[in-house]
Amino acid sequence: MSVTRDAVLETLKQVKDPLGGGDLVSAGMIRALTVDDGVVRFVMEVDPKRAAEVEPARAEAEARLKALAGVASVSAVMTAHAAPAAPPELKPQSAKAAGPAGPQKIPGIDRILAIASGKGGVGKSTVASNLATALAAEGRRVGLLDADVYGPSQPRMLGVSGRPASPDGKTILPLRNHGVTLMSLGLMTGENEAVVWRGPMLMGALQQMLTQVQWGALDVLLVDLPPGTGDVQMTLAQKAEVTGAIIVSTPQDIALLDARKGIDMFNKLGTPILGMIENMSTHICSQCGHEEHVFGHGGVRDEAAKLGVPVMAEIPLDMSIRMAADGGTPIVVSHPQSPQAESFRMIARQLIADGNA
Ligand SMILES: Nc1ncnc2c1ncn2[C@@H]1O[C@H](COP(=O)(O)OP(=O)(O)OP(=O)(O)O)[C@@H](O)[C@H]1O
Repeated sequence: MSVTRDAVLETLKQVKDPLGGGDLVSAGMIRALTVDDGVVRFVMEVDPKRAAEVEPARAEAEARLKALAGVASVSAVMTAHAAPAAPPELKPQSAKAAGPAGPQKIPGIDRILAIASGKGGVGKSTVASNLATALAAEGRRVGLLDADVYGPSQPRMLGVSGRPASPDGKTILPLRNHGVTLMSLGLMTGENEAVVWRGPMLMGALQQMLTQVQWGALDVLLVDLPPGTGDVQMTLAQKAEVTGAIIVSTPQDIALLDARKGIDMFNKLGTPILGMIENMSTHICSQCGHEEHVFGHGGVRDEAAKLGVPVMAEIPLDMSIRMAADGGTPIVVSHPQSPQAESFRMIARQLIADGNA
């Protein structure tokens, strides 16, 4: 059994931050953590002037991780990084303070794709991280904005941690891994901090994420939306010019029913629906290869036909997809040649061919 990402983080939390009172994880020193089949990699970002003080902690972290069951190798590298200023706090803002009305083109960002689902847990975030890395593999400049306020999961799925820096106190530097520039509401609030977001606060926070994050020039920004039809979806469509929405659903009736509500909402907001992705389509047993339709089959295809939107892909329910996501390296990166990765790469190529990414 290979080690889990959570076990690695727990171990790193036992190592004291030599520059402050807390531990390496809460100090935000651990960056780009990936855990893949027992291979643990991360970098520690340290002010070069203080590197010597931090080295014993780096060595201790490496030694503790090597002693963990299921760890094959550990690579812990220190990188020079000038002491970051604290990023600006996300403060509640009134709708007025949140900027001008009407959808705006965000400078530097050519296209925005919303990844949505009617219901939680259908694999929307898994699809978003794999799609982002697949687009990056095709040479696109890709950003991923994790706006899932109820359960921001992209930092874990893309193997990034720590609080983003803000050298000037105004703009926020996003994080980057696997060729994807990432910003997440989760990175601004701390992993275990429960945040109750209310409408106006969300509008301000989302606006900040879109306009104050230094995304650089992007061909496409994917926005991983919270499930359902709420304030974030409305705000995004009202504030930014969204190229289109992709709806992720499982073949189950209930998930489909919820997806329908999502489609209705995007129609009302005037956001084009580019297509639906059926996730957890069939289950292929990792032992015997037997194929089973755990959540039914063909539901998404029938529904999409009724609604006149294309089905972009049917992604199987597959253990390797979950393990890759949990380890911080999406399957598109960890096993690029696998049929599972190919399903995501096919969607990426289609989006590019249609001029949508
Ligand atoms: N095709 C798949 N095969 C196997 N596991 C999957 C697949 N898609 C998603 N999962 C797993 O299902 C769980 C839920 O997925 P994910 O977090 O992407 O869902 P979500 O729709 O974004 O949920 P929420 O909106 O509640 O955050 C995760 O553990 C993920 O690894």
